[in-house]
Amino acid sequence: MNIQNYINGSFHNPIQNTWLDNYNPSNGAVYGQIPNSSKEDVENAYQAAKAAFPSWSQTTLEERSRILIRISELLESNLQRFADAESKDNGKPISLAKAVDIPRAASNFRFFGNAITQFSSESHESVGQDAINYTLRQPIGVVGCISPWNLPLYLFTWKIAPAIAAGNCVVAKPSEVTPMTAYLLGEICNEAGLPKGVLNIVHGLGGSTGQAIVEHPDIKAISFTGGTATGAHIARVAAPMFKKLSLELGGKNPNIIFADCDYNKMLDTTVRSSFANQGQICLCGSRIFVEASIYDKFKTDFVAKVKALKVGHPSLDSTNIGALVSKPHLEKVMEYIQIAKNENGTVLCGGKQVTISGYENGYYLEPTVIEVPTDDCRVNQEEIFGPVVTLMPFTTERDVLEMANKVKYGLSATLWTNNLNRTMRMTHALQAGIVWVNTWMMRDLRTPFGGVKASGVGREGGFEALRFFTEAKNVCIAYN
Ligand SMILES: NC(=O)C1=CN([C@@H]2O[C@H](COP(=O)(O)OP(=O)(O)OC[C@H]3O[C@@H](n4cnc5c(N)ncnc54)[C@H](O)[C@@H]3O)[C@@H](O)[C@H]2O)C=CC1
Ligand SMILES: O=C(O)/C=C/C=C(\O)C(=O)O
Repeated sequence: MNIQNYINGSFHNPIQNTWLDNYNPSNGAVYGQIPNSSKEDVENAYQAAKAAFPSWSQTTLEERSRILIRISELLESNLQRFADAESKDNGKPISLAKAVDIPRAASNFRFFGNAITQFSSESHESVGQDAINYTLRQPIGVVGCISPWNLPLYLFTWKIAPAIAAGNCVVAKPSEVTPMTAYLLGEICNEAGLPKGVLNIVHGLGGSTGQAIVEHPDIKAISFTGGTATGAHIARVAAPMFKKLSLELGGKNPNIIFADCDYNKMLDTTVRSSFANQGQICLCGSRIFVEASIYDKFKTDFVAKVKALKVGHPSLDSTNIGALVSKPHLEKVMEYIQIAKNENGTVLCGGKQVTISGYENGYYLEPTVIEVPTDDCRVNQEEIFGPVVTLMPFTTERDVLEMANKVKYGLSATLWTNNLNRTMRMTHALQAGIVWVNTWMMRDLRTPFGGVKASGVGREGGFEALRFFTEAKNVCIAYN
């Protein structure tokens, strides 16, 4: 199936008529083509957004809210269609797309449709100076949203929904690896009555289409989720133009397990935090540190549970681990398994590509657990972003904290303990934007979401996102 750009409320081929192949990771076959959009396509999208802005930015909050909630409802009523499309494009189990990705995309629209009606700004009375200050929160204008392939519609809408709720118009680009559900979203937006030009979706490669969005002098803010190297590049391009930037980048998140935790809950959740979505979530706990007194027991129990995970075709209900997103990505992850071996890591389970009868060219990999001799090896320091976790024992709180923080990333951390004082000490000291205690990936969309260090700058979520997508203007009125 071929897809098109969504510009000014209608669907268009790319101006230069150049196309990219779109692959189905479950069987390695090309199943359609997507626009390889040029600067001119991005310019057209920008012009449509610019033309829509005066009216959209003046549309009442109630009307914006109504349209966003309508989009949410339409996503819900098209759940199966969107879940099937997401799974085919990305390789993830349909069951996961149906339970997580598409419901969350719908929640993003519903959440920001409601949030915008509650968003308010501050006022400050300058007592003794006969003056009052109030702060306007005005939409920025045309903004750019660029999203990755791991949670395609989930993350695409996590940016678009607050951007348009706040009164901006958007030029958005999904990953060229997983463009399908973003394409389908265009139809839903029209059906929901989103005015033409408020959302424009251009497809294409990061280095050309994405770069054209970032370089555009009049696209005033960029919200990006993806790899740290790409984020650094975007920051270099955008900084001289003083664009507002929100960068949600990679992670190498510690999962720290103390002996006093609720063991069974920890074990089940750790399987999930390691391998959900084939380990392709920036929040996955890819470095597992276990207190020495329960290390051997954990190792045995964890490996047994991981071995029981079923790698299979994404359409089967029995599948726990679907296909990785692309051949290059599979190769990258497998290279890391080789690096681990070279670094004297022990592969406790997994490590091999899986061939599924009838889908021999699909990108399947066994969930892999590697026991590492030291925390500073490459597999423990670099983001792999696949179904691979490392395992190491620790003896003291101080040691594990040092290892947890000794990576360039700082996105999330998970802590398993029932000791309140330790929880307080550790949560304060962990270098991360998000810390989960005795849980993982429990999301409340009102909370600030983002990382420190090489995991990015800025926060998404709740009013943080609405603040990002607005400019604060203070007005000071003197009276007497
Ligand atoms: N959520 C996350 O934290 C993600 C992390 N990654 C990490 O990054 C690694 C590389 O994956 P990629 O697919 O290459 O991610 P990427 O960072 O290149 O892609 C993310 C998005 O950025 C766009 N993009 C790429 N170059 C751009 C540029 N110069 N200007 C504007 N937009 C650009 C892409 O087209 C895509 O839409 C992965 O192996 C993984 O380690 C990848 C995807 C998501
Ligand atoms: O739940 C969220 O808001 C985000 C989840 C995951 C990512 O941002 C990611 O994997 O990049």
